[in-house]
Amino acid sequence: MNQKLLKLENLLQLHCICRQLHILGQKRPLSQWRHGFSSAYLVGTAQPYAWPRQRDLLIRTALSQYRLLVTKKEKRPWKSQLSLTKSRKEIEVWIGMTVEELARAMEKDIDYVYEALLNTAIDVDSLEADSHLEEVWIKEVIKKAGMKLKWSKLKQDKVRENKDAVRRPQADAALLTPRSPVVTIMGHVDHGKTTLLDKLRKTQVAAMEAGGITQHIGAFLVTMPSGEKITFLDTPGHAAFSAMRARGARVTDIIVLVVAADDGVMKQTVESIQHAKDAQVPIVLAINKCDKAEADPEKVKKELLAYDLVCEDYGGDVQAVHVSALTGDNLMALAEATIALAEMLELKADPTGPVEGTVIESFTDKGRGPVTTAIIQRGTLRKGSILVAGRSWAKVRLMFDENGKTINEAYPSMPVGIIGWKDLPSAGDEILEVESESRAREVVDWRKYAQEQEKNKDDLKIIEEKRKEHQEAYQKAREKYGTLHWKERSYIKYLERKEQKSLKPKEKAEKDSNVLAVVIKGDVDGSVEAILNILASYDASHECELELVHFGVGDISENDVNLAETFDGIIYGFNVNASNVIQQSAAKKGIKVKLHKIIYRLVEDLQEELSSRLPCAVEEHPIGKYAQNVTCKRSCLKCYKWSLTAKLKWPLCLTSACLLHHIVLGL
Ligand SMILES: Nc1nc2c(ncn2[C@@H]2O[C@H](COP(=O)(O)OP(=O)(O)OP(=O)(O)O)[C@@H](O)[C@H]2O)c(=O)[nH]1
Repeated sequence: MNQKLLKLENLLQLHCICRQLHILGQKRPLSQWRHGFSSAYLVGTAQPYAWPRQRDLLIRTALSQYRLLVTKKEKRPWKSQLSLTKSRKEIEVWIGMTVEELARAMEKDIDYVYEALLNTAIDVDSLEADSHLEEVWIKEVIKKAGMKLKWSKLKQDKVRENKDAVRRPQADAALLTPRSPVVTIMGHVDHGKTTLLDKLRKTQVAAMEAGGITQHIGAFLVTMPSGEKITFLDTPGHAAFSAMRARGARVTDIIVLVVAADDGVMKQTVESIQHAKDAQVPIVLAINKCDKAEADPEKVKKELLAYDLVCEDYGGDVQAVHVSALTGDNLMALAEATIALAEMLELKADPTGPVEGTVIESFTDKGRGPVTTAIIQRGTLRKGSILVAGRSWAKVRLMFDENGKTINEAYPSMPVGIIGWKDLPSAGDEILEVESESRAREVVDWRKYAQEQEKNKDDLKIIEEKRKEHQEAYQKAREKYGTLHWKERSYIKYLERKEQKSLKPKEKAEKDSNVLAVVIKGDVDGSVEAILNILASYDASHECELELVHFGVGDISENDVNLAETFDGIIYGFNVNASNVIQQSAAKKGIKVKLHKIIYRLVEDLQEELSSRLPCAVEEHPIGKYAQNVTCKRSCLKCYKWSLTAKLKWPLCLTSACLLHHIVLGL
């Protein structure tokens, strides 16, 4: 126990002294040397008054390191420490809670959480108060605290009530009135969809005798001589249809499938059929390009049988119309067939109450701001209505039809351009009328929040996956080293490091000239392990390689000296002796034997050795007519030598300046 206390004391001293050295800047610590205690260092200029606060952290960190030195059989002080605070308190936790939130939920301070996560696979240094904790670490902290956990839903679910706006329940049958069909044109590339739409639109313009400029708003109405109307969505192709469906928008009542009579059923024809089937939307077949000599409409119908699309001629229920989009031949027959199907479908809607609709297209107009085209599906839209769509809302300022004509009302199935949006909604977004602007803001606010929550969930999923990956890698590493004694583990790690280095022969060759080989001997396993842990954290190998050629427990032996001689290394001993014979032998061979009784002194000594091997970096700043201030990475003594050899005019003056520089600035 005394020995353990001694080690603890040593570690604490090591922390304190290293800290003080850092604070006072009397010694330039090897910047790349990030041993196990580096997390306790302040970065930059340390303030002396920060010390008492940091001391707790240092002591805790030292304690955690100390725990590493305790043998497995002994009871870890950590457990007993926390078990003092044990209670079966139930803590409500949620996925993605932060360190601070967890601490608050446990009624502990943040350091308690950090402490509980020490010696786990999580990098405690990288954790901030607002860092989100993964499930496994939340469980770990709660477990170590001896508390019970209770998962709540997402934290915010408790505090934020769902304020979304939703569609109304199905309308009473008595309120329903017939409405015109909404039709999408689909088919294979080049089979004539655009030409067909253009022709239908022109027919409409001609029918209106307006001769005005038609406006592309994503949909247009065709009025039949009988007065029946059809709304065509004028973005052909299944891409737009799929996009709408992906957003859950059920806008289309009928699909007009265009198949070129000279080409027959092609890949996208089949895809269109599949889309129609998936959405359970009936089809009217437009066999196009029938004006062409090579047109073979019967062949098309036969081919379609293979896809369960049976035309009326073949005993099925699919109406097929032979058309020519180019000449406009039979287009009215196609429209009539569509109307007939719509009648069979008994399309009805409730034109009363708050509006429900779907955004078909949206764009920003330079003068008018965000503009959307919508198909109204329920209610009647009027100027001044308050709408929400996606994460935007509007007070309807202006409404217009596909001819750019201002309208005052829009009924179900009518395409309408809407102006007055605060932001641009997306095609497929559901439009809902709400009672007030404040309600619209509330809905939009909630949707933004809900989206953020979704994003957080997705992020957490990714984090969780990454965590699992790391955990697996960590477990593998543990399995690899787990059953090994620390000596074997250290040796394997050493070999691995060596192997890795040898992969880069060019770099290795460069480094060979700058290697510090060391033999480490300690009084007990624990002290050697502690030193090796510190050595393992050395990561300035690119400047000077640290090569551990041998380590072990016991006094310095002849074998150690021989090894050091072979590798041109230095022997470090902690709490061990080197007999006179050994010392003489080492001296004869020119081997340094450095014995220490305090670990931090040993580490410091090692740092100095490494520092002295670093390449010299010289900065020159003229400070007078003759004198120069010279700083270098090496010790002051080296600077002094350097300044002499540099044959500067005021070497002694320079040396003092340099020394002063080192002492004051800690360089
Ligand atoms: N002879 C003849 N040519 C037609 C007919 N319909 C379309 N075309 C021609 O076929 C070509 C393709 O027509 P589009 O309307 O662009 O075909 P689409 O299906 O919209 O093509 P994508 O937009 O690329 O999918 C054009 O050169 C049209 O002039 C038709 O009824 N008869």
